[in-house]
Amino acid sequence: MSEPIIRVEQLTCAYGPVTVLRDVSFSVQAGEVFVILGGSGCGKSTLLRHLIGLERPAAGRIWLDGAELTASEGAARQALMRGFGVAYQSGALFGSLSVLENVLLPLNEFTSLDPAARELVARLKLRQVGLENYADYMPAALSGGMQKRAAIARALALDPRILFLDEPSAGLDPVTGAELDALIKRLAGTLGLTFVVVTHELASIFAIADRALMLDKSAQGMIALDTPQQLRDHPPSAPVRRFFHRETA
Ligand SMILES: Nc1ncnc2c1ncn2[C@@H]1O[C@H](COP(=O)(O)OP(=O)(O)OP(=O)(O)O)[C@@H](O)[C@H]1O
Repeated sequence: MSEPIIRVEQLTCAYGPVTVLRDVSFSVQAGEVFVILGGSGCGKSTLLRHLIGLERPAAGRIWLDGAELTASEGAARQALMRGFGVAYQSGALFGSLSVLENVLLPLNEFTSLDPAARELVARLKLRQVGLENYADYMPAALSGGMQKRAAIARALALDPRILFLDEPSAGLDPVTGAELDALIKRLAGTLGLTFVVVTHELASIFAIADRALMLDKSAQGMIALDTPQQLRDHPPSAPVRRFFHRETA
């Protein structure tokens, strides 16, 4: 198997004296759609924030695309962080900028392309998410699903190899959520992008995930890592079975 695009070794995440996750280790292969799931408060966002370098681990190491994030500082760390895209739960588009201007932001800030080339790239990204006809709209004029797609277009602006999505289908109706899942699958398939997606929507997990990592609050760490089908049909423990069969404890 080729060198993984993400490697996490014995990661421990804590806020001050409170440890949230202990001894988390896993790898993600390039082109995979990798889902992080688990109940409320188990540490999904915490793990995501560590993977994208917003938090420093209490212990353990993280490599992204061969470079060690946990050992990087300053300009090298910034460059590493620019190599991936992030779309947060809220979408976080700037409401006072048009959809096109939102996608242009990272291009304006981090590239030396001339303005015409930047606009070309931004319009291409909008096309990749099916929003080519909405470039001049203000975010508030878009539906929730379109706002999520615009946020993905912005996250794609600098041609990342990895895209991190935090609860992409939160707040969407099932049909719109399924459209977003289809977009994620299509981008992974056509662009060879690697996705790390935090979600607890079962339908979405089965629609998109090559593999799923399950975290658990009482275990303070990971309790399963496999394909969703395997986790459903052969759950390694009661919490995994409960999650995949929607049973109550
Ligand atoms: N900045 C912080 N400072 C202190 N504790 C925090 C901080 N962020 C999260 N926590 C705590 O860490 C634990 C894990 O939170 P986290 O948000 O990572 O869980 P989650 O699985 O993403 O939850 P949810 O599904 O509800 O969003 C929780 O007990 C939470 O209270």
